[in-house]
Parts: sequence; C-alpha cells; structure tokens
Amino acid sequence: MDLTQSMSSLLPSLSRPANHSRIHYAVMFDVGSTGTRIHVYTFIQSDKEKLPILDNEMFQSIKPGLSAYADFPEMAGHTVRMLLKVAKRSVPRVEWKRTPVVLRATAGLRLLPKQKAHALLDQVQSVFDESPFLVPDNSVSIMDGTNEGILAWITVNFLTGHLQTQTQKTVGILDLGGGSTQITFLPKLRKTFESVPSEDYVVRFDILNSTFELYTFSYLGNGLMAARLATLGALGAEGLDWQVFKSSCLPKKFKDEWSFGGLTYQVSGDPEGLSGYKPCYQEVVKVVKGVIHQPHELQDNNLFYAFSYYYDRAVDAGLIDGEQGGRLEVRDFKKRAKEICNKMTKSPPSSPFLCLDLTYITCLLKDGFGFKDSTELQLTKKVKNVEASWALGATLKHFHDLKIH
Ligand SMILES: Nc1ccn([C@@H]2O[C@H](COP(=O)(O)OP(=O)(O)O)[C@@H](O)[C@H]2O)c(=O)n1
Repeated sequence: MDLTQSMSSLLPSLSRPANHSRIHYAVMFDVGSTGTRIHVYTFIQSDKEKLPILDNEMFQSIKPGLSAYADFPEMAGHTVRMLLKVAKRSVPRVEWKRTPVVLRATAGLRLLPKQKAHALLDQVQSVFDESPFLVPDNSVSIMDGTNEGILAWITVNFLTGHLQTQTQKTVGILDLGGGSTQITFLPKLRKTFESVPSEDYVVRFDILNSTFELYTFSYLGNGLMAARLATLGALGAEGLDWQVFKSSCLPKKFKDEWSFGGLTYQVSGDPEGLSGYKPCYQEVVKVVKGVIHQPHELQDNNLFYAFSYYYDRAVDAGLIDGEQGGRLEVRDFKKRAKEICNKMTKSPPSSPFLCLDLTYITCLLKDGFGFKDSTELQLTKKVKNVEASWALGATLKHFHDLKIH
C-alpha cells in the first residue's frame, strides 16, 4: 500500500477562538476508484447564519482503492481502521464523541456489482461502529455522481471565497477521476438549461440565503482509468488470462500487466501497426463521441478549475509545477500529447500511458465538452492549502444541510 500524508493550516491555529465561536471537527472519507483518503477538518463557527471558517485540514491517502479488494472485503475494514488513526491523532480526545465520521464512495464502487460493493461498505460500517467517533445515520454510502460534481463545486467556490459573497460570481469545476469525470458550472444563459439532454443536468441548491442553479453531470466510465480500458477494448472483456489488449497509444515495444478495479489486464503497443498521436486520437475519440454533452455556453464565460487527473497528468507532462499548479490553455495539452505520442517509440515517456492519457484529456476537453483551444484552465490540487475535492463540500453539506434538489 502507498501512503501519503499532508497537513495544512489555513489560519494560524486558534486554540482559543474569539468569544462565542466554537471549534468543531469532522472526518470525511473519500473512497475513490484509485485510492482511499481521509480528510479531518477543523472548523470555527462564530455566526450560525454564516458559513464556518475552515481552520485546518489533515489529509492522508492510501492506494489502491477499496474496489481492488472486491473479493477480500475485510481489507476494506483494515484500510479504514488504519486511516482512522489519523483522526484520533488530529481530533482532541474530548471531542471524539461529537465528531462525525462519514464515508462516501464514488465511481470505483459504482462500477462494482452491488453485492460486492455492499460487502465492502458493511466492513467499513463495522469499523465505524466500533470507533469512538459520532456515527450519524447514513454515515457510509455510495454517493451519486450529481452530488459529486455539485459538492466539488461547493468546495472550490467556498475556498476561493465565492460562496461567502452574494454576487453569484463563481468558478466552474472539471474533475477527472479514475472511474468517472464531472463538469459543474453556473450558466449565465437560459439557453444552456433549455438545451440539456435531460433534467439530470440541472441542479438547484440553496446555501444560506442564495440559490444556485447549476449545470452538472458525472460521466461514469469516462474517468481516466476507465477510459484507458475502453480505448484498449478491455472494458467488460472476457478471457483476461490469454488476451493482450493493444493500442496505438502505447509504445510499440511496450508489453505489461495493468490492474484496475481488482482485475489485471495484459496490455501492449501494436508492434506491426501504427503508433502516435493521430491513430491514438482516433481510438480515444470513440470513448467520448456521442457520450459527452456539449453545454450551450462554455466559451470564456466561466473560469474552470481542473483537478485530480487533469492536474496529475499536467505535472507528469511537465506542463505545470507539481506544487504550484498554474494556468494552461486547452491547446497546451494537445501540443504536449502530440510531442509525447509522436516520439514515444524513440524516447519512451516516463509512463507508457502518458500518450494515451494526454490524448484522452485533449479529446475529452475538445470533442467532449467542446472547449476551444484557447480556453484557459486553472490547474489546481489545493486551494489555500486544502484539497480540491468534493470532500469539503460534502462536510459543509453535512453541517448545513445544504438543500440540493
Ligand atoms: N483528495 C484527492 C482525491 C483525489 N485525487 C486524485 O483524483 C484522481 C482519482 O480519483 P478517484 O480515484 O477518486 O476516482 P473516481 O473514483 O472518483 O473516479 C487521482 O489523480 C487522485 O490523485 C486527489 O488528487 N486528491
């Protein structure tokens, strides 16, 4: 198992907050397709009518995700028990019994057969029930994709300060997970709502005294790892023992095993066939075309914060700094994808999948969502030292019962 940890403080830690304000803690687990993460938040609430101030986030993650243990559910309990130690270290003992622990699973568990997913969640529930923390009703569940997009939007707009003003000026979010991908933004034009394929793309929610009507969608199967599988033609395939899945997006001489969601696949380049950006694009476009809806308005109206694998791959490709993040144009992904794919036989990239991943990201942004080459994206891992993820939004929702409808 891989383990990473970080501690961040937004404000100098307040051991004695100002009069009438109260410190409270919350623990949120993110069970993703590629890893399990714990976020321990410290909030200061001075005014019930306002959103709390986030004082601090403690974050730790473990790989692989719980879906890798689909046939060994007790490992799910073990993973969560290990991560709960972080909560015990971060929350003062006297606060344990009023500190809620909540776990939400995303695409990894959505993609598993129901029975296997529930066996994993049952194990987690037992670990929670034995823990000294407050276990609210519905503390362990699979979150639906719509909430995933909305809650990440809440996180980023809370951290950038947009939710605390009443201006309705906000930023959009693009989240590329392993199993699913989300887009969420606040449209300015009615036409954007009128031209959605179904009601599922429009969500209204109330927060304090504001109501937001958002365009949002989560595409299950269009996360980066699921897209690799689909490109290789390995999605739902039988005969994994003997089949080798080939792609022109992989270096010609490359051959290896690759695991995702508890299954292992043999994958390789195509030694006799083509390789490079163009044939690769033709393969990945099939994963996107006719699947992703293009919102009526995207162009230049909204600044989008892009995170998760958008960020990780931009770092791997040398497009942004691993600590700072930065602004990129959509065309920067395309340019780098071409460079890496077209020379991968002579100079293999750091990861054999880098050509496929960058080509998919380019294709998703352009042919999928319909962004222009010149659209700028804010590549972000953390905002003010806090993870850009749906987890903070989900925690705020827990305390404030934000109405999402
Ligand atoms: N707090 C987090 C959560 C996920 N991630 C990144 O998100 C990507 C995968 O997300 P995931 O495993 O949750 O995927 P889904 O199950 O949501 O599709 C990886 O690049 C993770 O490193 C992150 O950077 N920070």
